[in-house]
Amino acid sequence: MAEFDLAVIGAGSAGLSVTYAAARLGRKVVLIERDRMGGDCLNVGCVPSKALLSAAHAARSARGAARYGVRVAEPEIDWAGVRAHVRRAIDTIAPVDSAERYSGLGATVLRAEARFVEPGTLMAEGRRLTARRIVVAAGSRAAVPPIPGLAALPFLTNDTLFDLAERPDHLLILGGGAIGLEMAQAHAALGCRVTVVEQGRIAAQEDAELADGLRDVLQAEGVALLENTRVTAAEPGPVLVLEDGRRIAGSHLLVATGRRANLEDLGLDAAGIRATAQGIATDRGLCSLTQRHVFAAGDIADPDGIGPRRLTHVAGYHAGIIIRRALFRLPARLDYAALPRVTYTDPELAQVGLTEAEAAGTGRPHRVLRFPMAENDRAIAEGRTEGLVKLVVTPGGKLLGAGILAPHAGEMIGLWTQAIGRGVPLSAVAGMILPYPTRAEAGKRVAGAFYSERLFGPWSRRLAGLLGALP
Ligand SMILES: Cc1cc2nc3c(=O)[nH]c(=O)nc-3n(C[C@H](O)[C@H](O)[C@H](O)COP(=O)(O)OP(=O)(O)OC[C@H]3O[C@@H](n4cnc5c(N)ncnc54)[C@H](O)[C@@H]3O)c2cc1C
Ligand SMILES: NC(=O)c1ccc[n+]([C@@H]2O[C@H](COP(=O)([O-])OP(=O)(O)OC[C@H]3O[C@@H](n4cnc5c(N)ncnc54)[C@H](O)[C@@H]3O)[C@@H](O)[C@H]2O)c1
Repeated sequence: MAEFDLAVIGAGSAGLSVTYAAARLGRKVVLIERDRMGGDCLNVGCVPSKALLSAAHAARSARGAARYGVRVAEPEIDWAGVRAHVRRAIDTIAPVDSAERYSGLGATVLRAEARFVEPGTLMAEGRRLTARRIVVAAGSRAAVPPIPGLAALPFLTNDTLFDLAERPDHLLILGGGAIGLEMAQAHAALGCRVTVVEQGRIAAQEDAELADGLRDVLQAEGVALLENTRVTAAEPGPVLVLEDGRRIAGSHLLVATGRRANLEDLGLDAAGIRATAQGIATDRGLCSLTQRHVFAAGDIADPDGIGPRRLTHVAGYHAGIIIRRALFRLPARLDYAALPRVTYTDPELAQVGLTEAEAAGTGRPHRVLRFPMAENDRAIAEGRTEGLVKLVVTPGGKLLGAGILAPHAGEMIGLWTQAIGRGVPLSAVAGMILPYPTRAEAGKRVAGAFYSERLFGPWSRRLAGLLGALP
């Protein structure tokens, strides 16, 4: 008989969530972590990056105060103080992810590397562990592109960026995705020169019109963005050599060109667990395609026909699916139709459902509705009118996607996530009473725009005229 009901490899967002539920349900669960409890999100991902951004936004607010008639001197950046704020944020959250907390819940927590030695059996801390079900939540790390000379350089990744003792003079960032853009704005606001080199366009997964707005903001803040630019070599300095022969020299180089699943040290072959280049191959219930007692969760999961979505809230969603399947034996399948994502620059870029380009790619008829933040009273009152709310709907008014570029867009996207996920009709959004003045009203107004042509059209005018003529 197996020693454990469940073994979980990796104490990041995915592994912790599965372990929490299993332990609370009284299952015998072992959690194995080889490095830091909390994984990437807490230690080298979401938390330090958002903490650094908050320091940056404080500096940006001070610089922008003059527009409100409030004059302050150019802010002085105390890099040690900024680092202390980042550290404090990690340390404050750390107890929630700690080994002590999970042991307290009844889980066995081992601080060791785990590897499969056969299906259903792991080796960790020199111990053989058997479990009826095993969840692989071993996460991902920065992918390093095969640029000649790069491997020999002392470049930064998200693993090392937040430990820098000194502020970089000129940060070169390879990759203009979520990490590249957030870290570009953060470092520029904290007084670094920043150059981003992106092989395609920035925020490539996001709506092009929203990305255009973000580009304008970043450039206005002094970030140099080189898009559609190929790097042919990297040299000590660091220097990036571009396809057209230009050489871009900086003081530090951050590689933010996507992620690679941590597959190598798991002994997957010994257990007959199939993996792709992207991660562990699973069905849409996150069950390994080749070993039905093994599940994959979080960044390392590569669900059939969908591919990885490497976000913390996805890791939590995966955990819920696995708990339902593995512990309650209920059917559960991934559905990403209402999966939101946010780039935490200021303004934030938030998206859920289809972008305009994705809707066009389906070949099905659709309409695009826009409401510029420049017409939103709260945005005007706050002097922050950049951005827009953009909806993609069917001709009949079914919501397919929503994108927002605005300060706090991440807080505004919840409404649209609910609307798409629960099939809330556009008319219900248009009919909501929202507090005035809020940015959320822009959403109600854009939904209302779909109906206003009909509401104020000739038929309604005739009807109003007829009713008005009644005694
Ligand atoms: C800079 C940055 C910013 C980000 N910001 C956001 C954000 O704002 N919002 C968002 O939703 N997402 C964000 N993400 C993505 C998010 O961090 C990840 O999607 C999330 O951390 C994935 O969780 P996970 O549990 O799958 O993996 P991880 O957090 O990577 O955890 C995996 C754990 O497994 C351990 N492990 C690996 N192999 C073994 C082994 N053989 N034995 C034992 N342990 C092992 C690792 O040490 C690690 O602790 C960000 C990522 C980065 C890099
Ligand atoms: N706010 C958030 O939710 C958030 C923030 C940061 C990271 N993350 C997650 O972390 C993961 C990694 O982020 P990321 O920014 O590294 O990846 P990404 O996939 O978002 O962007 C990588 C970018 O690098 C570019 N690139 C790749 N190779 C290149 C090369 N050789 N030269 C120039 N450009 C190149 C790509 O074209 C792409 O635009 C993502 O999955 C993301 O979801 C999320």
